[in-house]
Amino acid sequence: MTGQWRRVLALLWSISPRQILAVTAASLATALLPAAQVFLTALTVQSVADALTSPAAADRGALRAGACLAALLVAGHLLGVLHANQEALLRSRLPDVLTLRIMAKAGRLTLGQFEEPDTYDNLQRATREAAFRPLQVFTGMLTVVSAALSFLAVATVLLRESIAMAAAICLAPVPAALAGLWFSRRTHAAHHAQAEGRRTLTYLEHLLTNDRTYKETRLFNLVPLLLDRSRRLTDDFHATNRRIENGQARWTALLGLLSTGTTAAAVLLAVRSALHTGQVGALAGYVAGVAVIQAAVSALFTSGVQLYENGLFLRHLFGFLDMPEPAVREGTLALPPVLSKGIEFREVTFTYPGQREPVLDGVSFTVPAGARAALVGSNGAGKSTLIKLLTRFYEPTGGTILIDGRPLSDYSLQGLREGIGAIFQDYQEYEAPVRENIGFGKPALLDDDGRIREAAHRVGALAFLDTLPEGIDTRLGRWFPGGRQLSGGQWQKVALARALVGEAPVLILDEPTAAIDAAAEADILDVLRTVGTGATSLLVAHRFSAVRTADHIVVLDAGRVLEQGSHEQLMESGGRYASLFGLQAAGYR
Ligand SMILES: Nc1ncnc2c1ncn2[C@@H]1O[C@H](COP(=O)(O)OP(=O)(O)OP(=O)(O)O)[C@@H](O)[C@H]1O
Repeated sequence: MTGQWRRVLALLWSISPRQILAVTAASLATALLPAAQVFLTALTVQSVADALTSPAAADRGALRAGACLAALLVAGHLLGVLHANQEALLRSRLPDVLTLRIMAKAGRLTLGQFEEPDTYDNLQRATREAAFRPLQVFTGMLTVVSAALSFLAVATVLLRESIAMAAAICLAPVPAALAGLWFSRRTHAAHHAQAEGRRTLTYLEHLLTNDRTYKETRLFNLVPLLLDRSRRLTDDFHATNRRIENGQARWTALLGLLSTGTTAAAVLLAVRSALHTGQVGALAGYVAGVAVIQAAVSALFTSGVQLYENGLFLRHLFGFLDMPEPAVREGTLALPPVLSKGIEFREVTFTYPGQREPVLDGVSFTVPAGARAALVGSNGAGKSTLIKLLTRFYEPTGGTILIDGRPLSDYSLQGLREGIGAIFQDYQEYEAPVRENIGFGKPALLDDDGRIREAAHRVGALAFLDTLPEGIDTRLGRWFPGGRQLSGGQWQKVALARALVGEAPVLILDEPTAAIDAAAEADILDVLRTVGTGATSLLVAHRFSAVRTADHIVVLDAGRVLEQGSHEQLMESGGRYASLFGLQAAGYR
């Protein structure tokens, strides 16, 4: 636990040492004010009482004490403003800094980690906690230290009166504080148990609040169903939280009576003593002091409990930031501008983490340099998985993938990925200008209008992009004001331009023309045929119109290579390819 508190301090210190010092100094100085106030209250009241009986002697003293008390109030006010201001600055900055760290961490995780449900739980909890927990821990620490300081300072002023009573006042809140600790653990355990439900709720919320899910959810009348599921989840959360909160309130009320009863008794004793001695100043100081001590002790315990609870929750944030980042074995090579030998899959076997059955089993084939290979096979045959291995999002469990005769691990990850242009099945539609939608394929070209327009031209997108009000600087999508929405096929052309803009030596085209009209598809296939830069390409497609012109076709079935060769060779051999081709061709007749 203390390790987490240290990390919070280090984190805040890294954001702004000045603000941390200012908040700490203001807190500690404020903590010393009550002792001075108690002392001056006693002095002022006694001086006034003395002045009433013998005015000449005590008038000046009473005024001086009153002036000091007033100065103390002004100091308290100014320290309060300074404290609030510096804390507000920290509060506004901290969530952003943490969000950036969470984003940076997420950027270093592997695809495998992202495909684990636990990662989403951790990510969601971390994001939720980042906004406020660390600052609460810091202010909690300050409150504990300040309350202890206040308590000690006031106690030294008051202890003279009655040690036994001071001890009783201090110990009375302990039972309520212990109950608080117990309920903190229950709250934390309940939140932990709700993690999956909360994730489901986030997903349901996403389904109802997203333009991409609008059509299906409304057409299939899913709104009442999704709302009902969400309501049942939130009712469950609420019932659990209510049980805990009400239990805590009952115990706090009961055990809190101990401490308020003790304070009341202390005040009554002090009144009785003043009646005997006539020391009204001491009585005033005592009453003020008892109130301060009780507030300090209860702040000490309440903040201690909150500190403990926040510490439990902080584990989620630091747990996510500490997630292991599996080291990828990488070399130093970069892909050359044009391959000389090509790509070879040699006896590649792969099983997804946590699964038992391999999805690829001894896959071997070669794409010679500059050739266009096509992967075909039924849904789930393993085509996209092969691409995830080529891009090193996963590592094969057996066999090797070679580019230009060298295993992928001889290349640096960056060097390899910079050498691959790709359009994936689930390509992104960036809510950003056309320039970025295409330029993201090679960020170094973001300002190169010529290359961006050339890529758009090659995929037949330039004509419609030129009709946009600000040309390639027009924002696409509907999330931001002024954004232009494209049709599905237009978005796919833009994604294809993104794959081509870097003129990478390796080109991956996973269903690149699925949403594109027949005339445009023919044009694009022509472009892909004459990519011209000598790229070695791997095409995944279900439409044989796209496949038949490939130099080499690999037919996958349940993770194995069933047959391979050119279109003509495969048609001649009369195997699976020929029969599938026949089926599709029949559909057009
Ligand atoms: N992240 C994953 N974890 C576990 N299994 C997976 C994962 N991704 C895919 N699979 C499984 O691996 C197999 C191959 O999937 P893959 O996506 O490679 O097929 P595909 O040939 O590209 O299919 P499609 O033509 O439908 O795109 C399928 O059985 C699929 O269920």
